[in-house]
Amino acid sequence: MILMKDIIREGHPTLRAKAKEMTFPLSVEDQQLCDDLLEYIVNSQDEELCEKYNLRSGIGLAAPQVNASKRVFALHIPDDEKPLTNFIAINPKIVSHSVEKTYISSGEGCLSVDRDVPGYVPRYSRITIKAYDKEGNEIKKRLKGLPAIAFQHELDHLNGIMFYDHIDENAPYKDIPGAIPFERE
Ligand SMILES: CC(C)(C)[C@H](NC(=O)Nc1cc(F)cc(F)c1)C(=O)N(CC(=O)NO)CC1CCCC1
Ligand SMILES: [Zn+2]
Repeated sequence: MILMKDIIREGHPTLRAKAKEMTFPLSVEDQQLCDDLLEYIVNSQDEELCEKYNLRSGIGLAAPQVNASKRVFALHIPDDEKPLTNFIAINPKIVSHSVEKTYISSGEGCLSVDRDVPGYVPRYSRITIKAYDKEGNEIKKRLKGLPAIAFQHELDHLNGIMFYDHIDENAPYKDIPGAIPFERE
């Protein structure tokens, strides 16, 4: 199982690399990688396991964050108006998106960043995505809200982009024209 020690932190070059596409059929180790990413996220949302293994609770994890420069990430967002659970996205793409933007009003964080970086991170409010599952079947989904934000955050990791790359450091809370904030409870 993935533990915090396996999650690389900012400064590690793999977080700035462009990850490689996965090929089908997946090798046994690639299948294991997909399962491990999802297992971490699900484990990290379990109070006991979180405590027992000292995990930082998360909703998404991308392969580069465990030093595997491959185009796959996992999302598990159970308590959402439209839950997105046990989701493994292989070779993911955004095929279309709203003009409208959103941002998490309290800003973003990252399992690979051990510090607070204040500021709004602009994201598309709604996206249509394409990805493949472990069996190589094509998945198409329309996402909004936190699932849409998280998908964009994880896709950035596959392209070596960190959330704070999107923050205007001279005006971190600059208004994002037309954007509708995502209010965390
Ligand atoms: C880094 C951490 C703060 C743990 C973050 N969790 C998170 O944002 N949870 C959250 C946000 C909400 F808006 C409402 C809510 F109910 C729970 C997270 O898992 N990630 C995953 C990560 O680092 N992937 O690489 C960062 C998030 C930033 C935007 C979405 C994912
Ligand atoms: Zn992250």
